[in-house]
Amino acid sequence: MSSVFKKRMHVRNVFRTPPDYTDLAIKYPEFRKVCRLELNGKVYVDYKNEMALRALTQTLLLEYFQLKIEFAPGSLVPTLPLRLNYILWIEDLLQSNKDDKTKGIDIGCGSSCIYSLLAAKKNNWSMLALESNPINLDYALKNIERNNLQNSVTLFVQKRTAEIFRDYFDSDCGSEIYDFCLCNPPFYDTCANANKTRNPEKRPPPHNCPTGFAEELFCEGGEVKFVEKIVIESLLYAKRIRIFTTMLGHKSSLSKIMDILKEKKIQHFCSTEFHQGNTTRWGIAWSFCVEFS
Ligand SMILES: C[S@@+](CC[C@H](N)C(=O)[O-])C[C@H]1O[C@@H](n2cnc3c(N)ncnc32)[C@H](O)[C@@H]1O
Repeated sequence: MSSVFKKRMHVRNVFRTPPDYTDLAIKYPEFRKVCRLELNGKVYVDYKNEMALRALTQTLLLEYFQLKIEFAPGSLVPTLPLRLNYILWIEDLLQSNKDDKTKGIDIGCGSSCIYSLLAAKKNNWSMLALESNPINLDYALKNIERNNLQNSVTLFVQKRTAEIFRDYFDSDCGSEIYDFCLCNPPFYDTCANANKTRNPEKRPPPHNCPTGFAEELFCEGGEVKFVEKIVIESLLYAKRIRIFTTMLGHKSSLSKIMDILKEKKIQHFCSTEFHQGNTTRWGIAWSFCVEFS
């Protein structure tokens, strides 16, 4: 079995027990089409093949969460164990016994709308999904409807990409308090070389083929600038969202974001690592009302 499903995932991540590809290939004809049967009788999935990666994610979403998801052609194919690690970390941060439904905001939900749909289906959370790309919006809406989750996931068309919450809160007449926000920002700086591997000699190459279109992968200033916008707007909406979180694709971004938080005199923050095979991502959370243990 590939190391994509290796240990060190979140303790409650179901993928710590690797899925049986043979069983899945027997059960799902679409997945079977992208599998290869090795001479030793094992079923093999080529993670470097985008079609295979797409079919694998769709199959795992269906098998484990009964979610039917279509991705816009050429768009980011989310890896499920990593997305799940992030949701599980948010569960840990929330740790509340409040009676009313947990409410979250998904910044840049993508064509799959994966975080919002997972959160709604797995945890019965109510999600507001923000997205700016018209193709992703179209697919995200269909994915919400396809899974009959219109009562739990609301899609908001983000018209001004330079902004994060402002568009929504300006148009919102209510005073709803959200428990958290999450984000998988575009990692790369439009001006930098995206394919440049950091520490190429030390780091093993990623298992998966790179997927995603420009708007999903790049923005001006990369993830640090994107998350800086979230931090700045969090000062404005400190009372509307209890815990602000984001994922980071580069280790070097973590200290930069911590410096920004300190500069803005935000005292309560914490961070974590998400692991999936050779891929590591980082999570950072901050709050104006919650102290992290
Ligand atoms: C890296 S993709 C993440 C997609 C999905 N959440 C996932 O994890 O697979 C980032 C997404 O953010 C969207 N985006 C970029 N700027 C945005 C903004 N200001 N507000 C809302 N969405 C934005 C992009 O169109 C893209 O779909």
